[in-house]
Amino acid sequence: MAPLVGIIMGSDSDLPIMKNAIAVCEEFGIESEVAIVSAHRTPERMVQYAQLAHQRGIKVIIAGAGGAAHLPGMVASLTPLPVIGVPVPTRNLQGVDSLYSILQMPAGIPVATVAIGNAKNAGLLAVQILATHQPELLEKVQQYRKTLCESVIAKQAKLEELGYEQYLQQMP
Ligand SMILES: Nc1c(C(=O)O)ncn1[C@@H]1O[C@H](COP(=O)(O)O)[C@@H](O)[C@H]1O
Repeated sequence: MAPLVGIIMGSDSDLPIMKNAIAVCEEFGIESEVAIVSAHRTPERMVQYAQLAHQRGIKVIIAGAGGAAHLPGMVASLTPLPVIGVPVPTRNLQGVDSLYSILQMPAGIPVATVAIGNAKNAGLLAVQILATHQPELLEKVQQYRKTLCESVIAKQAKLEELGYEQYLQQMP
């Protein structure tokens, strides 16, 4: 099946973070493609990727980059598809540089930016966008939310049972 989500990143060094977006797509049974595309290092490849993605059937692009993270914004400027930006954490500035680079887009060219390093939420947002037109997927999103809720309730029951000191000890 043709991929619906394009997951791109500025460097292979972003993969340890971006793998969480890939995992969410897999979990929800959504076909995704993964590519290293850099506005800085492979500018022509980036233009080509962004301009052709919608013609190849991609519906949402997730773009992760660190530091001077121009990739998500530049891709957004070249595609009619929704772009979700993932600010990748950095050594010197802890990813605040990535966050600001991705977040502060001028009016007209939005990038839906998730929290620093939170590629999981980028994956979930992509799934939810696709789910607006896929009732079965929408049902899976509802089920996922239910599981989240149940896990919090189970934690509460255990906290009450053990007390907070013992609870802390058994935490990973
Ligand atoms: N921010 C960008 C872009 C871009 O925005 O086009 N291309 C690469 N990078 C970022 O540079 C960081 C270091 O990359 P290397 O580890 O390859 O030196 C990565 O986080 C990448 O996303």
